[in-house]
Order: sequence, then structure tokens, then C-alpha cells
Amino acid sequence: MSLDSQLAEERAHLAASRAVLARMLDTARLRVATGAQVAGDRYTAETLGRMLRTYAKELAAEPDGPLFFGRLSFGEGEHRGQRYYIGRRHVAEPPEEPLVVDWRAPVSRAFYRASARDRLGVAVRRRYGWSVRGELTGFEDEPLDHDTTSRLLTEEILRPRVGPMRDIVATIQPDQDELVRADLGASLCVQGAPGTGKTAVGLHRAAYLLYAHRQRLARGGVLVLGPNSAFLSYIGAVLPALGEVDVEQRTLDQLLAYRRASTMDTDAAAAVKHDARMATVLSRALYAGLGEPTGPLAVPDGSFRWRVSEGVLAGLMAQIWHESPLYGIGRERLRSRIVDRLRRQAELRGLELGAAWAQRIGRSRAVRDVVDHLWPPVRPERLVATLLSDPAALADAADGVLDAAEQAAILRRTPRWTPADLLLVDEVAGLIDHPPRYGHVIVDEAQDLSPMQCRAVARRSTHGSLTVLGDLAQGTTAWAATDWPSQLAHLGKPGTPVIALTAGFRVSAAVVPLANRLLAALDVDVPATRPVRDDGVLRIERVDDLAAATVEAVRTALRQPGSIGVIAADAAVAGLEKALTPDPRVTVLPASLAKGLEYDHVVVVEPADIVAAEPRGPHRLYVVLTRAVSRLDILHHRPLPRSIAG
Ligand SMILES: Nc1ncnc2c1ncn2[C@@H]1O[C@H](COP(=O)(O)OP(=O)(O)OP(=O)(O)O)[C@@H](O)[C@H]1O
Repeated sequence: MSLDSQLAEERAHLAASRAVLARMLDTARLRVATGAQVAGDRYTAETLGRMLRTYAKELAAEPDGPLFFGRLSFGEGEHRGQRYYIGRRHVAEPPEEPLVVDWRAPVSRAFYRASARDRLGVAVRRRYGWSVRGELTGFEDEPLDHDTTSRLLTEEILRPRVGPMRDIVATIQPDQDELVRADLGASLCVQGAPGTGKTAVGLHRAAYLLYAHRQRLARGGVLVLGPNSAFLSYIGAVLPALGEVDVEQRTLDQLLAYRRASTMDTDAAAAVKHDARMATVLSRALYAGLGEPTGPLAVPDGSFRWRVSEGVLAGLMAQIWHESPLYGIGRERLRSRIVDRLRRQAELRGLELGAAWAQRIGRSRAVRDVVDHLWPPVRPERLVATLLSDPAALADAADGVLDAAEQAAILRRTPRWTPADLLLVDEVAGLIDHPPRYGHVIVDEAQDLSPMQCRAVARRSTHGSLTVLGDLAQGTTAWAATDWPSQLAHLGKPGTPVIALTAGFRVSAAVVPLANRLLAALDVDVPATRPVRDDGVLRIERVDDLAAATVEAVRTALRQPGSIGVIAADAAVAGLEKALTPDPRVTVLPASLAKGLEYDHVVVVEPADIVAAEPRGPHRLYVVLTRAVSRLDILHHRPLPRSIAG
């Protein structure tokens, strides 16, 4: 068949798929309209309504876009003689065969994994090219009898970056696919240099897990944790584009927002509050509130009076303490065991007692008083506020755990809350009761989490699994992890396998040697990267007037397509913003917010200031230098930091 007629055939398949998708959308909309009336009760109606609305929204997301990006023709095996179009979602009118198969379906796996070495039954893999307007412009066949480099794949990887992050569903690489499709039951940790696709893998894994295990994840759901809101808006569109609109994407601070933090800790205070030893201090402070029996309990009940002796009360306390339940559960256990004792006495008198009696007695004044005395109710915020403002209470709880200087560092001078205080409140709340727990949590930039932050993640995923993404070389917090096994233990998943991604899709061969020089000075043990891109331009220039040189660099950058990021030490950002004319393609951002982001062209202003601004300045500079896709300008007036001076 000629190329033209093959293309015509492909366009006809596209038209047919679009027509079916339009009908699927109509049906879904109709169901949204009628679903509420059809469903029996209100709860079912609401759930059904939400499901249908989500489904309709998913379908409507891209009715005119590229409905498929690949095609598999099988020559052998279970799918012999079959052809499948692979796209972002199923397009099908059962009982007919699907016109497009979801990229997450089992059969699609071969699209990502088949190679000349292991063809998985595939005879030909076809990739499609699309115009920005959603027209099918061409295709490329990979016969799989020998290894070829796909032109469309290379073009996709080299494409200039504009706007927020996009999905990589058409070009997921075999090692990435293995992580995306890894089993839900097992946690995994991905160590990858900048631009190796950790974030992309994490997001596609979320979409995959929701497809493959929708029932199991229906209750807990999937949570994606990112380092800051700029990062979350950068990645925010990827999952909806993959049809997943219900994944929670948050920063850890947003997750712990019991109240607003209105002040910041000193470095010394933050170091103590983020240390794992604080968990011991808080637990001690909580349990220090338990009382001791001061006499027997007597409960009037009509003409009777039931009793529990002081010794029995002490025995119940000891027994529950030994069982070490969560604090709140311990309190309820004490109440119910006291009621059990009372019931036994009453039954010995021949009374027959039901649940209503137990409830009434459990709530009686006498029982309430004794439970409140022995196992008092605790408000986590109150407990933390007291601990941080009462030197004696702190000294009691921290005795032998924090030294005098550490205790002094965290004593409050104002009643205002810091972000780390809210973490402490969350820890106490977690000692009292379980927080809502997720089926799967994806933690990005996990190297930056403190032990106490890790604990906050761990208690939200006790029954679920984790995907931990990070790079030890990009750790910029004072408590950044220096190895994965201890970080994974803090996250509640010791022994999780650590897998390295090594192909770099962002940082080009022009920039990698510079980044690697800096990496060598960071004293971390991480695998080297292999740049996929051999294009890229690096320009380093010493200038007298940084602002004027930045304006000039941006003007030149604007002549090429793609996004432009100007990254400087936080203190220099306001000045640069003033010097530059606003342009939607240009973002001026502080070095402290650059993590996880990327721009087609990056202008780094005065690296020495970025290094000098914070204790882990060299790590911050490593993050900053690895944000550029196509071109990196480094402008400096002061001497370059020695580690990159060459
Ligand atoms: N298989 C792929 N095909 C095409 N592009 C890819 C692929 N994998 C990653 N990329 C692209 O490479 C860039 C870097 O990916 P990503 O941000 O996920 O890397 P990262 O490892 O999280 O980087 P960092 O550590 O710097 O945050 C993104 O633009 C992403 O879309």
C-alpha cells in the first residue's frame, strides 16, 4: 500500500474513533442528567453522579486531540494477527472491539517494552506524528527486527518546552515503564539525577495504579506530595490530561494545615523540631498526662451502686498501657473495660442488661470523671503550645533526649505558630488517632523531608504503599537525607528497593560536564547520568552590570521559541523583575523555588550569590544549573564558585 493510502487509512480510523468518542460523550452526559433519578438512595445517587460527571469530564477533555499515538501489529503470540491503536483512553462501543486501547491496558505494555532483543510478539510498532491543531501528519514504523532510533521519539524529547509539564505517555522508556507499572503492593524508591523523569514517572504511575486497581484505591485514593505550590501548578495538568481528575496533589504543609503558620523558626529551633527525637519528647508529654487512681469508682444506678476498686482500675490501666494502642483508642478501651466490670457485677445480681444500659453507664458522670482523670482527653494544639511555652513541662518530657541548649532553642517567645509547630501538632494528633490514610502516596523531592516530615507521610500510608522520588544530590534542607535506606525507614517502609534512573531527558550534553563538576564537590554517592540530548548551548559570561546583562540575555532568548527562566539568589529577584519588561514567556524566580521546574532557556544570575545565600548553597546551585533544556546562560560579576570554575 502506498504511503498516501496508508495515511488516508489512518485518518479514516481517526475519524471513526472521534465519532465513537463523541457518542460515548453523549451517552455519558445523558447518564449524568438521568443518573440521579435512576439511583435508589441519595448516597448512591451522589456517588454515581460524581462518577459519571468525572467520566464525562474525562471524555470531554480532548475530543479533537490526538486520540492515539501508537499502534502495535502482532506477528506472534496470544495477539497474533491483531492490531491495536494505543491512546490516552479507551475508545470503544461494546461489544465492538475497541478502536483505541488505553495505554495502561495490559496489551499496551508491549508498546513500551518490545525491543529487538525481546519483541514480545510485536511485528511492527508504529508511532504517529500530530500537528499542534490535532491533525494526523504522519507515522513511522519500527520493524523491531533490529534496533532503530525513532525520529518521532527523538523529536518529542528535543521539543522546546513551553508552559506547564506535559505527559510523556507516547514516549515512556522501558526502564521508566517498569517503574510506572510496578505492583501496587510494593513500595519503591527512585533515585535519579536531574531530568531523568522521576516526576514524570511518579505521575504516570499514579494514573496507571488508578486504572489497574481502581476498586482497591477507591477508598483511600492516591496522594501526590510536591515541594511547593509553584511545582504543583507546573505538574498540575498532567494527571487530568491522562483522565485522572481525582488525585490529590499537595505540599506537605498544605496537608498539615490545622491552622496557618504565621512566623518562622530560627535555624536552631527548626533543626530540633524536625529531628526524630521530637517524636519521643511528644509521646512522653502526651502520656505524662495519664493519671493514677485515687480511690474506688462508685456508680449509682437506680437503687444499686456498682463499684470498681482502686486496684482494679490500676490493673486496667497497666493492661491497656501494655497493649500500647493509640492514645485515643486507649481512652475508649479504658471506658469500655470499666463498663464491662460494672456489667459483670450487675449480672451477678441477676440483672439482664442491654447495649442501652452500657451506653448510659459509660456516659454517667462517675465513669466520665474517672476516665477523664486517668486518661484525659487531649487537644494536640494545646499540648504542643504548653510544651513549647512551659520550660518545666519541656524539661520533663525532654529529659535525657534534648540537651539544655536544644530545649532553650525551641522554647517559644511568641504564641505564634511556625510550620514545624504544625508538624508537631500532627505528630501528637497521630499518636491519638489515625489520620485519613491513602492507598498510595507519591512523594516527590523526598530527599528534602526531615525525619518528622517522613513520619507524617508514614502515618498516612500505613496500609498503603509509597513511590519515593528524589535525588540525594539535590537535597537543600538542613536535614536533607544523605542515604536512602534511613530515609525509607523514617517513611515507614524500611527495605524498600532503590532503583536508579540514569538517562537524562532535560540536561543536554553541553551542560552535563559542568553539572558533574559541581556534583563531584557535593560529596554524595549517586549514579552518573547519561544525557539523551546532544544539542544544547552553554554560555558563561563575566559582566559588569548584572541587570543590564540579564535584560540583554532575555532579549536574545526571546528570539527563539520556548519558555525562559531567570534564576537568581532570592534577594536579587525583586531588582531583576524591575529591570525586565514583563513577558508571558519569561519567569523570574528565586533559586529557592526552582526545584522540579524546567525552562527551555535558563539565565542564571550570579552563581556565587546563590551559593552564599544558604548553608547547602552548592546543592542549590546544582538544582539551578540543571533546569535548562536547550540553552543555559550563566552571568556573573563575582568570581564563579570554584566547583564550577573549571
Ligand atoms: N520518556 C520520556 N520521553 C520524553 N520526555 C521525557 C521522558 N522522560 C522524561 N521526559 C522529560 O524530561 C523532563 C524532565 O523530567 P522530570 O521533571 O520528570 O525529571 P526529574 O527527574 O523529576 O527532574 P528533577 O530531579 O530535576 O526534578 C520533562 O520535560 C519530562 O517531560
